[in-house]
Amino acid sequence: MRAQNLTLLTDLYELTMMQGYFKNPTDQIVVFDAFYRKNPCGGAYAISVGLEQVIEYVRDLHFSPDDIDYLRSLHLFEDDFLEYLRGFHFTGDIYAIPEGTVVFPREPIIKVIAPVMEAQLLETAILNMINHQSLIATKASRVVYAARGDGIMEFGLRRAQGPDAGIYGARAAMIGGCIGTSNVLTGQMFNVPVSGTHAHSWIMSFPDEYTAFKTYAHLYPNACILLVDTYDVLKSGIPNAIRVFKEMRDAGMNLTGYGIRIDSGDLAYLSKKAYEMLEAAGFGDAIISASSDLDEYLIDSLKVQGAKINSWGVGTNLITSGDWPAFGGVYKMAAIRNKGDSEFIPKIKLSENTEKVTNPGNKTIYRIYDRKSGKIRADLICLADEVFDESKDMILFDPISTWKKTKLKGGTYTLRELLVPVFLRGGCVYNSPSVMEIREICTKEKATLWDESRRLVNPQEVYVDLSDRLYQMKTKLLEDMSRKAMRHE
Ligand SMILES: Nc1ncnc2c1ncn2[C@@H]1O[C@H](COP(=O)(O)OP(=O)(O)OP(=O)(O)O)[C@@H](O)[C@H]1O
Ligand SMILES: O=P(O)(O)OC[C@H]1O[C@H](OP(=O)(O)OP(=O)(O)O)[C@H](O)[C@@H]1O
Ligand SMILES: O=C(O)c1cccnc1
Repeated sequence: MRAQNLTLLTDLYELTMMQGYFKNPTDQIVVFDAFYRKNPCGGAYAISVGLEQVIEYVRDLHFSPDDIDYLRSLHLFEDDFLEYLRGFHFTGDIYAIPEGTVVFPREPIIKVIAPVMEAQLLETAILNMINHQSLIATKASRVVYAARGDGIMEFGLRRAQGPDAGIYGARAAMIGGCIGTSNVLTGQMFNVPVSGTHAHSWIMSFPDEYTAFKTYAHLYPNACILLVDTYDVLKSGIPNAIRVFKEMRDAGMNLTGYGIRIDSGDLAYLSKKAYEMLEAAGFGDAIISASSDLDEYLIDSLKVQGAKINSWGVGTNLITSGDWPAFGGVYKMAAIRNKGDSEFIPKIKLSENTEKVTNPGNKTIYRIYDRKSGKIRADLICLADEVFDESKDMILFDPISTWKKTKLKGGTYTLRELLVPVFLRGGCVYNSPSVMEIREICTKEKATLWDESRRLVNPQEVYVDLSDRLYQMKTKLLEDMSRKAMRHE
């Protein structure tokens, strides 16, 4: 839990709009969807992460006397509105896809149903939290995939865009599949494993490399990973590391969790040679770790080159998602109802770009799994009150090229509703699992993707379809709008 109240972590326009609604009172309850449009890094999926931080934020939402004073000082807000803010808290409903779940474009990751002033205020903070962590978790998942079972250590704190990006980026990287982080504060806050090696400066501060290695090994005999590239990997680093490992072995020490780290040069060549030398000296089980501006493509290439690396330290490109700097999640109004009415009136946002036209209505999402393999067949976005029967045939169609249809035979698929209640009437009804539990969930989630959708380059997209009712509703709204537009021409 952070010490600072994040209520003012918002764009000014959310507050000016709130005052506008306050001055023109409405009874409207609105539905907002937070979703993204394009999978990061050219992949075919994303991992949804950040819900725990959203929950903490919503729970703690209140304007302190200092917040009110600050807002007054802007000379934008009137006394009656500021007075209203003093008693403000969230009273609505929030549904969300649990953290660690594999998600696809256009699916509401978070759905807020609340009085318009409340729902509007949440926009910026929700996007800020979900966008960042989902991006880094997705990147981590790709890096982990490339390493084919080897462990990935998250090393990025020093290169992250500030403290929060370091702390929550490491949290997200753990959920995405890293086995540990060098970030000690993340370790403390989220109870995740921390570990590390040592820097070049450690070697440089001693008269020679051997003495530096030996001193380190005495201090940390059970976590002794020696950095071998300060002077010359093959002529100095490896021979000195072997000398120290031999001394430890001769002293009767049981060598576990020991090995080397290579941080520069041709990692494929050097790791192969290093392995030969270690193996010849009886240290074939030593960890050979590598770091040096790595990302999923380099790790994949090094694997193809037969590099003898079995542990990877990844910093800059992971914590900043170097090749894909933003997740691009948005928060769009989908429906409105007046207090007391039971029916929502669907709302749509038009765009020249068909992909950007929003999906109207109060919706939910069903994941459709192949009953036998447990893999994802498709996702179905539908209206919240729709029910489906797994024993019946289901026809799915592509919402853009509607003639492309698939028939799922009853009994061959299973359904799971992805959105779960998180807040109901302002009260939190959801318990966030621990980060390591979410990591576990995420591992299982990734296994529900077909291999074709996990590969790094040109993966197969997963189908996200609209139910017939939702599709008809959307088409009717678009036609009505187009008729209105023609009348105005
Ligand atoms: N066999 C390899 N195949 C493809 N890329 C490699 C291979 N070995 C290393 N690399 C990558 O090439 C880049 C090497 O960068 P560069 O030559 O600038 O620095 P370096 O060798 O790490 O040395 P220094 O850290 O001293 O600058 C790194 O991103 C590294 O991960
Ligand atoms: O390359 P990245 O993926 O960003 O991984 C983190 C890097 O940070 C460290 O280098 P740095 O030069 O900061 O310090 P050092 O002296 O410990 O090598 C480490 O040795 C890695 O090279
Ligand atoms: O522990 C390490 O080896 C480490 C930590 C942070 C950055 N680079 C390396």
